[in-house]
Amino acid sequence: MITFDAVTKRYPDGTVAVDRLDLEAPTGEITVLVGPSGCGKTTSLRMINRMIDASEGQILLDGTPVQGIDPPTLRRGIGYVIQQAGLFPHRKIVDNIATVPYLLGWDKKKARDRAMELLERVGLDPGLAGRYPFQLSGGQQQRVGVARALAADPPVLLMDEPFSAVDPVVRTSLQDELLRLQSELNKTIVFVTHDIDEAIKLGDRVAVLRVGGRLAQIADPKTLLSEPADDFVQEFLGHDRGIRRLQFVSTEGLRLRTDLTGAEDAPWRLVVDADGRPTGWISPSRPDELEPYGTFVHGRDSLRTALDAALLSPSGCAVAVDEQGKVVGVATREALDQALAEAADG
Ligand SMILES: Nc1ncnc2c1ncn2[C@@H]1O[C@H](COP(=O)(O)OP(=O)(O)OP(=O)(O)O)[C@@H](O)[C@H]1O
Repeated sequence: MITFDAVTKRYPDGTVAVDRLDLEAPTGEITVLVGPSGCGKTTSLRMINRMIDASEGQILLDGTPVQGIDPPTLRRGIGYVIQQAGLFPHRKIVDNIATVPYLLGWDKKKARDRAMELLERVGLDPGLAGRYPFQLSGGQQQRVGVARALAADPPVLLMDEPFSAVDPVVRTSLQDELLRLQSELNKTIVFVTHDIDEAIKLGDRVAVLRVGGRLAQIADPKTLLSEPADDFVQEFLGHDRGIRRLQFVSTEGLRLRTDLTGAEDAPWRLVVDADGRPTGWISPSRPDELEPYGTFVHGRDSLRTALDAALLSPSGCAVAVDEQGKVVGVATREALDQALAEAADG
């Protein structure tokens, strides 16, 4: 657990970057710091590993004030990932990843074996190990940055806008990869971003800061979207807050119809292949044409995904599938409408 206890940072020129910040980042969870430019996110993050020292207040790491730990010892237990990866340009990828193990005096073979293991773990081809950073794409470099931060298996990971410099598609895959890694590794992660969608996707808890370094609200994403503390938080969350809240509503209780794959008299009929997977909708007016369909995994995907699936189908119905992609039923507009009404109530 990382605890900020009334932490203030005043720079020598008098700028108050962080103002009496109280915050807890629980062990094994992702805590995201989000807010507009200049609100003190990076300053807060860097005070954890003492790249910047707090002016007042305390930061505790599992109850011990970081101010009392000498920086090299402190940083051994804290991985750090920054925007554009910050790799050493003249070192091969394998040696970049093994940086901290080398510093810790591991023998070269053990450090390199660990680097190779991590390369695969972050979803990279081991064949990239012998390349130099400039021979990798931005997204690949970012993955190497994550692997390097994890090399000595630190319990804490600090990530400062690590995915901001890559295009949206790569960014999404890096975010998914981080969530997958975290489900295996359970690190205590503090993640800085200015992108509220990224914060909501990644955070177990999201701390919204306002300029002047004051905490506006800290909550889990669902609570943040449904109960913003004030106008500033509400504005920062953006306009489609209601729709985005649906991503936290389960489809488990969504009522499904199972007769739309066969009923001859139904306005739309869902066609499935021999394995039970959907192939398209057929309407009586165009019986020879398969129309597009959208699917969601029943019980796993959110109501937002189910709604999206319905909007992608001319039938207006969302096709519910199991984890193997086989049809388990169809959510009609009426069923979705009922679920939406329940979500609005709850
Ligand atoms: N070394 C410094 N000396 C004086 N002021 C500083 C210094 N570093 C940062 N600041 C100021 O402190 C405030 C917080 O900066 P910080 O970099 O922590 O914000 P941020 O939320 O991470 O911003 P961004 O999203 O733009 O990176 C800003 O007003 C910034 O100008």
